Amino acid sequence: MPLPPLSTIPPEVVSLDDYEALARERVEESAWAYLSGGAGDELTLRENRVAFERLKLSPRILRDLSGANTRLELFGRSYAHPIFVAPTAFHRLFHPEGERATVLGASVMEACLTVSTSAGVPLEEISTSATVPPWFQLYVQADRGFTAELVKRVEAAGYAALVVTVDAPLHGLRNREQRACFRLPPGIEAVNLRGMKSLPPAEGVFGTPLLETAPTWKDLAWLRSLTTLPVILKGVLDPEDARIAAAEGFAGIVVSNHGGRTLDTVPAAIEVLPQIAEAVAGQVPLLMDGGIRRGTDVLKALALGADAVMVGRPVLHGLAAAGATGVAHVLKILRTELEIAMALTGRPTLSSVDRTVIANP
Ligand SMILES: Cc1cc2nc3c(=O)[nH]c(=O)nc-3n(C[C@H](O)[C@H](O)[C@H](O)COP(=O)(O)O)c2cc1C
Ligand SMILES: CC(C)CC(=O)C(=O)O
Repeated sequence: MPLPPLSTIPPEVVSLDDYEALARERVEESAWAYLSGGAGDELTLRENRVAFERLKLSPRILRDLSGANTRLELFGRSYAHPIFVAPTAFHRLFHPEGERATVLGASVMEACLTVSTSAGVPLEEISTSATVPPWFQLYVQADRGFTAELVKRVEAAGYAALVVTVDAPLHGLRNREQRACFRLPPGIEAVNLRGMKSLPPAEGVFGTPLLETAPTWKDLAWLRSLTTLPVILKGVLDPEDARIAAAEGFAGIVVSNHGGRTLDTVPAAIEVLPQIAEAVAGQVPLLMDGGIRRGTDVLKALALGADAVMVGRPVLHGLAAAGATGVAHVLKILRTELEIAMALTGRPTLSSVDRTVIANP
């Protein structure tokens, strides 16, 4: 699929917030509630932004910026920059090509895409189109046999890592989504889960098969034994959990509150990141997501202990607004903003970014 020219995007669209406004005009009301909404009163959703806004940067002058670059090594691979695409479900809600367009846009910007368990396109098709080997986000399913087969498919399709999401054994109560009566439209489904034995429908929460089959640390150890891929835990917010994850031998951690979509009133990921960095003390790489909308946010996350960041909703805004071109443009804006922020804080490389980038750390 050829990438349409950037000229299809109005010239006044210059920031990720501009993309959000453009996407809003193009996405049906209830799908917009699914994309944008958070759990409960959306306090955590809001906090993910507010916490970044509170942090201030300290500019540095007259430093040597020659040879500046954003390269990093992660899990034995080299990446051009630390802006990764977070796993998000059902891209075909936002563009007819769905994940086929997303992977193309990410590839143009040399960005690593994490493909959701609930993607609407076969996982093999997505990885075939990627120039950077993608990561696969896994929800451990009640049908463990199916889960094991899925991991084998992911390995065979050339994925570079497994990101196991552990903060959502059940859906958060997303009132905005409920009020909008969001339902998946016909024709959009989690195609990679076809053939799986699903749980019988149940009333309530406690005492239902959903909780009886929810994964535990033991299941995660089993999962690690199935694969040679690096296994990364996504959805860690508590320093003690981070310490356990590092001690158990997980390859990495994504500090995340699922974009404020699971448990409301938990802290912003950027707020707990320093404590988690302290708890794991460099034993494993850390990623973070939630609320990244500017290159300055990326820099703040790197300063507070992240090796890389993930971006969720803005990529879907780009996709809804302009397909693959929109995805590429969103990532380009963010990457350019990061480079400017690094230059103006006197940091030519990611390894030169430390806590002193933050004013009054
Ligand atoms: C529409 C939508 C769907 C999502 N689907 C998934 C998913 O399938 N698996 C997952 O681990 N996280 C999922 N997430 C959470 C993201 O991976 C990520 O944690 C979050 O979007 C980051 O916050 P941000 O949107 O502010 O960047 C989803 C988020 C959104 C907005
Ligand atoms: C299919 C859902 C479980 C995807 C998800 O994690 C989300 O919507 O936040």
